[in-house]
Amino acid sequence: MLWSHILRETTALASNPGSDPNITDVVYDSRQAGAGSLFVAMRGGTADGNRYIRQVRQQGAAAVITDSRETFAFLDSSESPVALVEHGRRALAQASAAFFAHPERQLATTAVTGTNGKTTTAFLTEALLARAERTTLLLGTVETRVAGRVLESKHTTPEARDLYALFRQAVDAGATEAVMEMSSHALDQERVFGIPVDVAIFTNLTQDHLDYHGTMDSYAAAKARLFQGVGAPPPRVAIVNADDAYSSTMLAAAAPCQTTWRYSLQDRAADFFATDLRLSADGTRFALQSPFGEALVTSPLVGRVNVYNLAAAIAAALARGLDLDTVVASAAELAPVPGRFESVANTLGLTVLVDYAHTDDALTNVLNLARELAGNARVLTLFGCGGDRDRTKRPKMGRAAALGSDLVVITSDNPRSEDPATIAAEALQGVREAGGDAEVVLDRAAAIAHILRLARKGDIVILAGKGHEKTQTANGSSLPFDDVAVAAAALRTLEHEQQKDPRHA
Ligand SMILES: CC(=O)N[C@H]1[C@@H](OP(=O)(O)OP(=O)(O)OC[C@H]2O[C@@H](n3ccc(=O)[nH]c3=O)[C@H](O)[C@@H]2O)O[C@H](CO)[C@@H](O)[C@@H]1O[C@H](C)C(=O)N[C@@H](C)C(=O)N[C@H](CCC(=O)O)C(=O)O
Ligand SMILES: Nc1ncnc2c1ncn2[C@@H]1O[C@H](COP(=O)(O)OP(=O)(O)OP(=O)(O)O)[C@@H](O)[C@H]1O
Ligand SMILES: N[C@H](CCC[C@H](N)C(=O)O)C(=O)O
Ligand SMILES: [Mg+2]
Repeated sequence: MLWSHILRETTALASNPGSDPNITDVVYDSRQAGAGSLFVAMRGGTADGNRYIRQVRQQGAAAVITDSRETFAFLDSSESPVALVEHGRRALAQASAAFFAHPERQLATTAVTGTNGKTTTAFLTEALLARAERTTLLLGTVETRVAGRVLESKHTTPEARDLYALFRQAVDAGATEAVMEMSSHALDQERVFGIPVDVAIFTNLTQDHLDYHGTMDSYAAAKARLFQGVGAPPPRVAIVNADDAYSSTMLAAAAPCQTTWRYSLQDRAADFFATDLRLSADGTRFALQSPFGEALVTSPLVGRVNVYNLAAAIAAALARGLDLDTVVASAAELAPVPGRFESVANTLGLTVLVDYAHTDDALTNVLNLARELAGNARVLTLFGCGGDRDRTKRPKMGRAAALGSDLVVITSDNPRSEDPATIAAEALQGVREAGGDAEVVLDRAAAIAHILRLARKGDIVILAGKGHEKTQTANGSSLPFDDVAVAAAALRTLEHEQQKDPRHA
């Protein structure tokens, strides 16, 4: 595609035309630039793409978009054309949309935002649509699925260039629907600029990511942008969890949407009202009142939070034109999401659950559920807190773990560039403030083996924080690590010991 074509669709403050090269790719990372690339140079929190312009030109880049006036003033445009823009990521989105020939116009997009439940709600919505024979694109934390083909996800919400590339692949594979998580980072940075959202869902807002957003109000404002539209018209349908304290903020932002649906487990007047909940270890049953009539929903997903996720996903599927009977029939067969309350089989009589709870609210919810299922047995919790992330959530997570458990082990969860012992100490402080105590075992595999050894028949062991993740990131490198696999191996060892010496039982 010609540079002039891309430039026409990009809001530029100024440009130095010169030649009109053929653009073979759009890139935002110098390491990806090759012959014919358009490099979008952006200033970031830790690096500045503008510092790599000389390098990408040596690599053969055909054109540059810069968000720096100084760079624009000094760049020699006889080498290749340059444009100056106000907002790097917005320009990246506009250029990518043009380069990939606007695949976003051919997909009806359902987007989910909120602190917890995005991945689950997106998975459920996609599964309901796929069961109704719709060809879909799924984008989110666990994985990316392009018309059934599974790809790895690096981010919950990718940069615009990667987003538009995936939209293009999906359209070419026959997809008509996209279901995606929109993280607060992505909404704030406008990674999703220009994506018209048809159906927008808000799950909830509790503390996370304050390292990035600073305050809960600015975190909420980032989420609310989903309902205003980011470089696109507002969504057609807004689906908002009415039981959440921030629902009024989201509903106010959703005022321009054509249809606004509230879902609730508490408010009979909500558009989608879930009532008569029957929650068990095998699944969930509830009655759902909806604008399309009443239905009895059954699902293998367990726990109250999944009633919220199911209600939101069902509402989204209905907004996308499915009928209530079909949706309810599909809900009964939905597969659980990897790493969300995922059970690890064993013959020791233990319930071992791997869960992605990595905020105090998610921990409280998962431990309440464990407590309900445990009866008179104990709840044992292992958790850690991510490094280079919101520090203030660490003692809160410690408090939630202490209040919800009979025994707590603190370990490492992606310490990244931080000292694992310092992170653990901050979490332990919260445990102690809540009147509890915890052992600290920094090596996560050793910690998992340790907590499983402490468990007795009937106990519930929650391994929280990493869920589906397949790596542990520390000291600048990511090594393979999988809670489910590590727990399974530790359980095999214990089973073996028990067979040899039944007194271990
Ligand atoms: C806080 C945040 O959003 N960070 C992301 C963001 O960083 P940034 O804007 O500060 O950019 P930067 O790293 O300073 O780099 C600036 C520019 O220089 C470029 N660069 C950089 C180095 C180089 O050698 N060459 C080069 O061209 C970069 O590609 C970028 O265009 O853009 C970078 C480029 O895409 C991302 O790698 C980086 O993700 C970091 C690793 C990250 O941890 N992000 C997390 C917090 C994140 O985005 N999470 C959300 C939500 C998670 C959830 O709750 O589900 C997500 O959507 O995944
Ligand atoms: N609706 C919900 N409300 C509160 N907690 C939830 C809800 N759904 C799931 N959870 C809890 O939060 C954890 C993360 O769920 P999920 O992965 O669906 O959320 P997410 O918003 O995608 O998270 P992330 O932003 O980290 O990707 C789950 O493992 C569970 O403990
Ligand atoms: N999307 C979240 C996931 C956190 C998962 C947890 N394992 C951690 O590393 O803190 C984040 O990047 O903050
Ligand atoms: Mg997610």
